[in-house]
This record gives sequence, structure tokens and C-alpha cells, in this order.
Amino acid sequence: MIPTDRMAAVDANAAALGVPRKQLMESSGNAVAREVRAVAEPGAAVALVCGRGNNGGDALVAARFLDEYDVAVHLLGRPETIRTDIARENWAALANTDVPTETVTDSRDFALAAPDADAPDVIVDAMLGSGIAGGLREPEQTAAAAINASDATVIAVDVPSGIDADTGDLTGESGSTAVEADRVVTFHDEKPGLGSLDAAVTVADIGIPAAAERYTGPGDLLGLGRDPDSHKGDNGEVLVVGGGPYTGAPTLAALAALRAGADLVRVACPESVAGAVQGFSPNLIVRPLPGDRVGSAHVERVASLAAGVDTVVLGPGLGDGDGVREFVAEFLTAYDGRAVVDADALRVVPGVDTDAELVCTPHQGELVDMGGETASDPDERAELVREFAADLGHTLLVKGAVDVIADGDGVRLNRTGNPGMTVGGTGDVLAGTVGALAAVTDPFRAAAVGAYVVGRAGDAAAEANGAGLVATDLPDRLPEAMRDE
Ligand SMILES: NC(=O)C1=CN([C@@H]2O[C@H](COP(=O)(O)OP(=O)(O)OC[C@H]3O[C@@H](n4cnc5c(N)ncnc54)[C@H](O)[C@@H]3O)[C@@H](O)[C@H]2O)[C@@H](O)CC1
Ligand SMILES: [K+]
Repeated sequence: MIPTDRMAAVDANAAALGVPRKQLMESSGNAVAREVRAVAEPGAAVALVCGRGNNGGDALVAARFLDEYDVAVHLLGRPETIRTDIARENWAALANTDVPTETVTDSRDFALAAPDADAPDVIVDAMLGSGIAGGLREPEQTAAAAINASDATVIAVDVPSGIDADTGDLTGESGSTAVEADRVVTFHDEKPGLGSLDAAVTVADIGIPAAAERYTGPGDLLGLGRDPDSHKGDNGEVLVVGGGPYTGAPTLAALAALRAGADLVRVACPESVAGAVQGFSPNLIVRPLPGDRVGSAHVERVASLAAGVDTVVLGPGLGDGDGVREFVAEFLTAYDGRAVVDADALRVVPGVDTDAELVCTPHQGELVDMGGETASDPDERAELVREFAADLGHTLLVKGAVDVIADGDGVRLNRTGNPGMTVGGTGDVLAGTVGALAAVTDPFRAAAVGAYVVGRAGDAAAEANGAGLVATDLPDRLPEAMRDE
């Protein structure tokens, strides 16, 4: 089962892997033609009713696979207004052939067959698919009514036009028109809303490589961009809790969170290091905690700071000195928001009873310290991480040459990044990045996207600096790494 937004991500990831959208459209069209052959003998009249997006494009391809039928293609709208290059190219390919095509610009002119021709035996509804917004407009609405009134077998491409593939509900107001399909041929995987329809659903394999789903890719970034109308605070506020023996770690995490899109980042750290943290960047807001180590005495203060933000990044540079574990345990017990837990704070997580939603970011060694298991076979390792995440009830991002991201439900792998990133501090950059992302999306996606973009930033830094990569190279490269292309 794959929801529409995830399908769009997987589609973009497939393109990045070298299987472009036009190739998928060819397979989709072929699958639509197979469905036609399953319901009608050669020679039957087939009307393909096409919209101007890629849903229509799928049927424009299908027309080329249906030579043995009496095919008629209806394009709803002018060819110049076809919305995608690949659909337009497939229209042009048809226009050069003998397939009868007709364009409908006025709903009053819409007819499924010419007055002297036979009514169609099969209608392919390729008006609208996953790109639909709102109820059917004209001429789609008139066309849908005509399709519903006909006696033909109706095959919907991807989803019946006027139906939301994620919910199975009408996209328009209650009582609005949608195509009533006998059959639906959908692509790659089932869609959540199709099961509730009174139609036979076929899922067609269109050659999307499994890696497009299994590995992170540029598609995972789709829809994460900032809303241009957003206000300060809408893109997330992050509190980094760290420092003591180390100053660089909380600073790197905080700078990364800012570069990954957070509006406001505060650092709560022992006052002994507050000046040094602040000295790194005037963009950071520092909240000093009395003393030179965090401890139980600071729980109340940190909890009140945490109450005002979207996510907490807990751990960078805390060390494992006296009182640190107690602080982490007491804070997490009381906290019920979202947090990224890294470094020395990790080992506390398995023993703590918390309502917080955590993303834990261990490397292999830290995973084992937490009680998790690892394996050399990547598939086995992924499954072990998924099981451990399910046991913990939290999201895990286990760092390695291939990162494993898992919660109880799913696993994603990330293979961006390079050996140069084993230098100190890159983990802090990752924790801060995931912290910023977890303020605007769910923990699993935040972890997957965080691993992907930090690896990408590291790859860009390695290209520029070769073996001399240092963690401070990474935050400034995050904005570029977060572009969805
Ligand atoms: N990964 C994918 O996303 C895949 C997509 N494929 C096909 O591509 C389709 C999605 O294509 P598109 O994203 O181009 O979208 P559609 O073809 O569903 O819609 C295209 C356009 O229709 C217009 N429109 C929106 N709402 C409307 C309404 N209520 N009334 C009238 N017009 C309206 C909009 O201008 C929109 O851009 C899928 O349903 C599927 O058929 C498949 O070929 C396989 C893979
Ligand atoms: K459709």
C-alpha cells in the first residue's frame, strides 16, 4: 500500500536511479492495454478519454498498444495545453499515426462516439489521477457523466477520475460526479483508497526498481520546502542540550539545525562553555546552565526551555561524567515532545519510561551499547534495527557506510556520504539536522531525509576538499543538499 505523496517520491527516486518518468509511462500504458485485452476481444470499440496530465499520458501510450482494436482517443482540452512534456510527446507520437484522435474544448461537444458510429465496448478513464484537486471541472464532469451513462466496461487508469486515491472519497463535494469504474489498473502498489471502491483493482508492475523505495533519494525531499508565506517560528524551533566536556558538538548540532531550516535554535549548555558556544556564531542563542556539567539540578530549567520548542536535540558533547545519565533519564521521563537523542545520552534510552517521540542516532557501537544487535549482511542488519526500533518504540537512525533508518513499521537505507565523514563532529551535524527536520515532518522521514542530506553535504565537501573534510564544512552545504533535484 502506497499513499500518493510517497508514490511521487518513489517516482522521483526512480528517475534519479536512471529510470525516468517517460519509461514508467510506457509501462503504465502497456499495462492499461493489457487490461483492455482482458475484457474485450480484438475488434471491439475502445474509447480512451484522456486528460492533459500524466494520467492522460498513460492512455495516450496505451492507444499505441491497441492496434487490433477500434480505438478512438478523446483529449479533453487543446493539445498545446497538455501539462507535461512526456504526455505532450506521447500525444505527438499518436498524431503521427493512424489512431483517430479528437480534442474536446467545449463540454457540449463531448460524445463518446460519433453519431453514426458504434457505442464503445470499453471506455478507458484517463482524465485525472493523482494530480486531481477538488471536484471535476468541465469538460471532465460532462465526460464523467457520459461514461457513467454508457453500457461499456469502464477501466480507470490509476484511480477513477473524481476519486481521491488515498481515501476513496470524492475529491469534490458530496454528491459531485466521479467516474464509476468497473476496473481500476493502478501502478506499482495498491493505493489506500481503492479497496473501498466497487471495482476490481489490478496492480501493475511498471518497472520501478525496489531500490527507489528502499533507499533514500531526492524524491524524499519533495514537499519539504519552506512555505514562502511562512512566518518566523513556522519552520521550527529547536533546543540543543549538550556541551560540558566538549563545546564543538552542541555548536555543530545547532548550526546544522539552522542551516537545515529551523527558524530559531537555542543551546542549553553548562555556563563553563556558554561563551565558547556563543563565540562560534552570533546566530545562536545560548541558555547557560550553572556549573560545568549538566545534572539533575538542571532538569526543571531544561524542561521549561523544551516546552517552548518543536524538538530537542539531546546529547551532543554532554560526555558521560557524574550526573549526566541521571539528568538525561529524569528529563526524558518528564518530557513528552519530540527529541533527537545522540552520543552519551543514547545508552539511557532503553531503560527510561517516556512519552516522548524519540529519534535515536547511534553508530554501530552505540547501538550495541543500547542493547541492539548488528550484522554484516545489510538486509539482516536492517531487519535487526527494525525489530529493535519496534522494541524501543522509537525511531532509530543507525549510522554506517549504509545508514539504516527504522521504526516499528518501516525501514529505509541511506547510502549518501563517504569515508571522509568518519571525522569527529559529523554525527553532531546529523543530530542537529534531524532535529530541525523533525520539527516539520514525522520522525521517520526526518531521520531518513537527515541522513540523506548530511551525506550529500559530505559528498559535496569531499569533492571540494578531498581527504581534508572537517565537520564544520557540512552545515553551510546543507541548503544546497536539501534541494529536491
Ligand atoms: N509515480 C507516479 O506518480 C506515476 C504516475 N503515473 C500517472 O500519472 C498520474 C498523475 O499525473 P499528474 O501528476 O500529471 O496528474 P493528473 O494527470 O492526475 O492531473 C493533471 C492536471 O489536471 C488538472 N486538474 C486538477 N484537478 C482537476 C479537476 N478537479 N478538474 C479538472 N482538471 C483538474 C491539473 O491542472 C493537473 O495538473 C497518475 O495518476 C498516473 O496515472 C503513472 O504513469 C505511474 C507512476
Ligand atoms: K483516471
